[in-house]
Amino acid sequence: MFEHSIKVPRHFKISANIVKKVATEGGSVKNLLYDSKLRFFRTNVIYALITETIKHSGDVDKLFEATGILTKEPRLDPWLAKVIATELIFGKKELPGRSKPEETILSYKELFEKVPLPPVEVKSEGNFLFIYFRYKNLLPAATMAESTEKGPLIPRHTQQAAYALAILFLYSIAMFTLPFVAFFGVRHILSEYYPVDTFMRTVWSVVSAVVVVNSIIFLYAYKAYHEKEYDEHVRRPRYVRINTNLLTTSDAIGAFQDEGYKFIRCTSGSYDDYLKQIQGLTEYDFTQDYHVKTMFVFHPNTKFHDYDLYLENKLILQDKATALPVHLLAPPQGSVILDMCAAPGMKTTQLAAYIRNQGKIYAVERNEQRYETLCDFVNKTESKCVTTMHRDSLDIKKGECDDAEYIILDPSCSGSGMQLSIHNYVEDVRLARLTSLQEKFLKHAMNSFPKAKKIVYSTCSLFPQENERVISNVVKSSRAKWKVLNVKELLKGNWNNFGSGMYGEMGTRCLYSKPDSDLTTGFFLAVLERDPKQEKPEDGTDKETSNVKKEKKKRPVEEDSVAVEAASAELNDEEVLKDRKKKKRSKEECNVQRLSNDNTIKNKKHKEADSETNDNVEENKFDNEESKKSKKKKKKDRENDLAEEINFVPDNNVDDSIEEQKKKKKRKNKENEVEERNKSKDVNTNLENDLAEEISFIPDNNVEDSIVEKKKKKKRKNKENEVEERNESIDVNTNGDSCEPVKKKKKRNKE
Ligand SMILES: C[S@@+](CC[C@H](N)C(=O)[O-])C[C@H]1O[C@@H](n2cnc3c(N)ncnc32)[C@H](O)[C@@H]1O
Repeated sequence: MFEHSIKVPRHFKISANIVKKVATEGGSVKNLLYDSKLRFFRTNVIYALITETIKHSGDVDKLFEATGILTKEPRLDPWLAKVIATELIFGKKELPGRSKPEETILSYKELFEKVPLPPVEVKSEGNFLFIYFRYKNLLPAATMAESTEKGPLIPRHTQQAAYALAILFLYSIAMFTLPFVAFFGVRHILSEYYPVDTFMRTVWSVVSAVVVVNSIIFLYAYKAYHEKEYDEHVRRPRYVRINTNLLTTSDAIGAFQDEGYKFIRCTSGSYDDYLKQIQGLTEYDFTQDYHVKTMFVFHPNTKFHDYDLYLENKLILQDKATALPVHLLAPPQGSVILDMCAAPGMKTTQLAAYIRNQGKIYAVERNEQRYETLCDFVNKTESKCVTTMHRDSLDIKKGECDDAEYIILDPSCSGSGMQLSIHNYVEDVRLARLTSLQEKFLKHAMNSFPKAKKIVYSTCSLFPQENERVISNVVKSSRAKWKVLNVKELLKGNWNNFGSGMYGEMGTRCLYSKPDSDLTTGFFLAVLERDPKQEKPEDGTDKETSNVKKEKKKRPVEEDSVAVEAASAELNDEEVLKDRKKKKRSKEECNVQRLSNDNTIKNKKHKEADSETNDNVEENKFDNEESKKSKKKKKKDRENDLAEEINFVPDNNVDDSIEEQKKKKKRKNKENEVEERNKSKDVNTNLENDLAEEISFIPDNNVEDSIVEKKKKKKRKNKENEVEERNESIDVNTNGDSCEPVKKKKKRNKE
């Protein structure tokens, strides 16, 4: 072979080598192909090319002889020439590249066409059995490979119809023969070997015939039931994303063309036109995705698992739908991004490629094993701007990822969109737990990152409960103001499936990607943007952010995480859960210990209070009653809050968890009260913060009413505390013992 500046397509070279081996050394094409240890990914295409070359070998020899090409072109490798000529004359009738051997063969095309050859055997498309076997891949690959420029030899729908008819035909033959065989067979056996009377003989014969009929019907129904899954599976194209940190898209296109693929442009029209076009892609074609320009689309049968570029992590096998969140998040280079549920890292690495490693990505994953996979994938793809964090995202505290501007939230979900069967079933309880956790995640994303301006929430579920409902519930009740962007507008009208209006207009602004119409896995996504109007009040201070800050100051994230744990328990990762449960238990034990200490202090107080004057006792009573009332009210508020958080959970188990959460909250309350009493300084500031915190929890609708009510409550509490504070401050000033019983202090004051 001589050297050429433009590379000969690899599939030609491999085919030529194998044809040469078969002709000179003998052996099976299949064995040679699989033994060759070459990492090509189009085995079926190469196999077809080889068998075609062998089949037409005699004709090609005649062409070469008649034109004298091999003597006129001494540098042309005869085996490669054979393969290329076969493709040009008997195959696709065109050549993909412009390498020297291809150019040479092309220059002989006219001469070849003048050479008389015996007529080519024509296969009838109408031949029923041919179509059947063709569809079932039972014909030799050479025959299978027949694909013209116009597309496959037999259109897909014709293949399917033929297959269905053939199956029906076979079943009907079985129905009309096998029951008779059963009937007469059984009758014969009984009359010959078992002496029973005529009636019983007839009964057994009929029964056996009926059993056979029913078995055939059952088999037919069973096959039809599984047919749908198979069908949906084969229709989805193969999507490949280019890791643009390691390979440019133009180099990728070049590499595909080198392999003999033909680039088809499908993106100039509407999205619907594109969808039609990609359904017609043959095994020889590829095209660019309509939306994600670093993604390419191939025929569903295309295999990449042995392909060099895939093994070098320059190509990532990723479904188109799962690439949409990054496409719609669209962070500019240099931005800071948080991926809250990162493993195995598809979106993380896509993000790194999207921003060309210019910026910072926090990739958080809770599960240890999956975290390792994430780290491995991040390293292999050279996603250098990624900082991996083995953490629970819900535990991320202030100061850790405060600079995050863009958030990808792709939490655990039922995965209903990934399953091919339409008979998806997820238990109500599991669904309720998932949605509860998904809401927690979204709330956390919206409220805990002061610089966050855009969030993309996504799931691979087709259940609205995990999708539109989560968005609508959380956005409506959010204390940070976010709006749901209209995905249809973002995609300039080029999309067809959206969320339902069942959960308000917000739902219709979200996107669904569906296997049957978008030719992807089932997927959902919503794009949220912080509403700048709600952000900057007239004085220029960032109201929302400051609310969040205040809230964070008062309420450590730890508290959140405890509440969340109840909801997130039962989800994956047993070990992590065990660990969390342990932590929870020790926290509770700690709380109990602190409470018991607190109680002894209280008991002490009561004992001392007994010895006080009547006035003081009365005052004390009043104080206690007031504080009891306010406690009751507080408790009720908290219960309401809690009920709101898990309001749709319809199950006994979940009721238990509500009880548990209530108890936990109660315990925490008591603890907080003790702490509050201990704080002698900054009481007013803290109260302000408390107020801000509580106000910020109130759902939008009743905000004003509840604020007034809460303010009143707080005023009452303020007065109550002021009395305490005054007494305490004297004490603190004198001996710093803030834990001294109030009554004792009051008494000393009077003195
Ligand atoms: C749907 S997968 C994410 C897929 C990923 N975004 C991708 O594109 O490759 C959800 C992941 O979130 C992780 N996860 C669940 N709860 C988490 C939590 N509280 N904090 C961090 N990661 C969590 C799960 O272990 C799982 O790996």
